[in-house]
Amino acid sequence: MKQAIALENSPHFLGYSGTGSESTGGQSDQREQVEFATELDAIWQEGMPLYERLRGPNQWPEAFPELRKVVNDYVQAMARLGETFLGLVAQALSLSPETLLSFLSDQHRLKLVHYPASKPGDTGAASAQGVGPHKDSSGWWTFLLQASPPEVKGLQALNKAGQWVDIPVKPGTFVVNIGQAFEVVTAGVCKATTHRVLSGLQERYSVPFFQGVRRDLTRTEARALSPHFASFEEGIEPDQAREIDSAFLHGKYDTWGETQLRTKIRSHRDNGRIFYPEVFEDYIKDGN
Ligand SMILES: O=C(O)CCC(=O)C(=O)O
Ligand SMILES: [Fe+2]
Repeated sequence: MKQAIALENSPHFLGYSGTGSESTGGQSDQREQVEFATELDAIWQEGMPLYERLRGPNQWPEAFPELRKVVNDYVQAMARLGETFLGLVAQALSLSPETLLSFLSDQHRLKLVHYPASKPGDTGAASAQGVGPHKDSSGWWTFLLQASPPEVKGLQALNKAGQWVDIPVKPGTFVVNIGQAFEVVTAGVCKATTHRVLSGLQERYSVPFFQGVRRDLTRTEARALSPHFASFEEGIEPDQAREIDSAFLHGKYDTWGETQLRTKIRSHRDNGRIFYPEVFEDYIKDGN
């Protein structure tokens, strides 16, 4: 069933990927996941920007016909919740409620994630990495459901003092992360959340919803609100957070879409090799 919807089949990076197939910070992640997105058709043709190929249909497992409606309904509900939330965030930042909506994409992403239990005595750093330290790159904001019982820990965030703190599991709540693009748009006032997941002796499930950013958003457009944020204090973050791979923040690519494509290719190299040979080598070599 898992191989029938393998992510390697999809130029849109949608589908199942197995344990160890994804890497973060150059080290392989000990988790398996199915990635879904807002159900859209593929529109990319020769001559269009390559990043438009990120848009496309989901792969649905035949063995679970009920999943299609559940996932589509969940994505729609989260898209609405996310928009309401953005209105409140805008007001908290002295902006009109609709300001932040203009950055939104037609495509949001959702993952069903499973972290297998690590084996007792398995203490090496590599086996402990559920997912390595990162700032979310798929999202404007992330709404994460920790879907295992409260005693199953694993998610940690880096605080301003550079310490990793456990994020408690509170049933009926979402963990909300700020994504990389939001840090750019707020000119560093709202730092993207640096977080990671450690493997534990119990398996763990999570369901992150990544509210999407317009693929054609340029760096210039992303900086349009900088004058507004000049009167705010710059956010504080430890050196470890500043070193996180974040191509849009560090200024290499012109559009959010290209940055996203690069991140996806670096995380899922087989897909990069198969579907994006024209940029594969460049994106892999480009460390930061
Ligand atoms: O599993 C989690 O709690 C977090 C997952 C995560 O950070 C991600 O997939 O970006
Ligand atoms: Fe994340």
